[in-house]
Amino acid sequence: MRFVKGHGTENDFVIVPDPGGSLDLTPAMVARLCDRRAGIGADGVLRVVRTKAVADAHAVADDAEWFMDYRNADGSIAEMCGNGVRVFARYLVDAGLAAPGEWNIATRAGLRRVSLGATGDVSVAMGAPVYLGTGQADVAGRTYSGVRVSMGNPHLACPVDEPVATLDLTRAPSFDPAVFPEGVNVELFRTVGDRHLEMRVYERGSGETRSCGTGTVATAVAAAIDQDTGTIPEGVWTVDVPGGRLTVTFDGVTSHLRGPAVLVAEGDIRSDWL
Ligand SMILES: N[C@@H](CCC[C@H](N)C(=O)O)C(=O)O
Repeated sequence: MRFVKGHGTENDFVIVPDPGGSLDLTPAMVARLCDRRAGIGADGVLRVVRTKAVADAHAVADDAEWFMDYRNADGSIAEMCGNGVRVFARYLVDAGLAAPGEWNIATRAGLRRVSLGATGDVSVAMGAPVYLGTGQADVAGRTYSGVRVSMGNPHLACPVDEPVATLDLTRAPSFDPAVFPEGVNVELFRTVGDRHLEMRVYERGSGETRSCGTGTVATAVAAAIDQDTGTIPEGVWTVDVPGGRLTVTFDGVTSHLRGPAVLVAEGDIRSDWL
């Protein structure tokens, strides 16, 4: 089985091309691939499959040729991955499966429109964030309050006063399962300048990662939103994460995420190992 390894601001992925949809990618296989000592190592897996080969995605086959089957490192399925979809797009162009330009990728959260050249940054229209009110989570013995946002997947973005590098994110957050029945990705962020944030994240299904695209947009939402009206003013936000820098733009209709997407290696996965 072929694979490509890539990352977006150090949120890293094993990319598995499966155009015909013949691969039965089990949770155990995903966890083995993502194992950083015994496997290739990654925050998640991106299976690259034609929409026509995916029963659930047939309906959108005219609008998107490719479906991003995203899995977290523990083998669980997530609806969306903002860095993943950017790396997925870079892979398609690099492999000659799509031309540079603007086109849709199908995800479990719906279509996402990417924009990219032959090299360089990748932008994606992430959809209108859904503001769900406030919420809380406990992380390493501290309670953090923040804003609940759906980016297709669930987030809780919490402002803090101290530099995020000083925070303890070694343990999984705990939260009220009645508020977050599907689990939640927890972002802790601090304002460091005018529309400029720094953020760390503990991802559902992957642990602390060095970046999270959906979490980056959710964080900018939490910083920008008027909580009384649910309005997100138009504007451009810079979000620094441990793995680099991402830009979020709100245009009054949707949100856009822009940043690097890099392919670093490719090879064969031994079938006798997997
Ligand atoms: N790193 C991703 C998000 C991946 C999914 C997330 N862990 C979840 O379970 O919702 C991103 O860049 O958005």
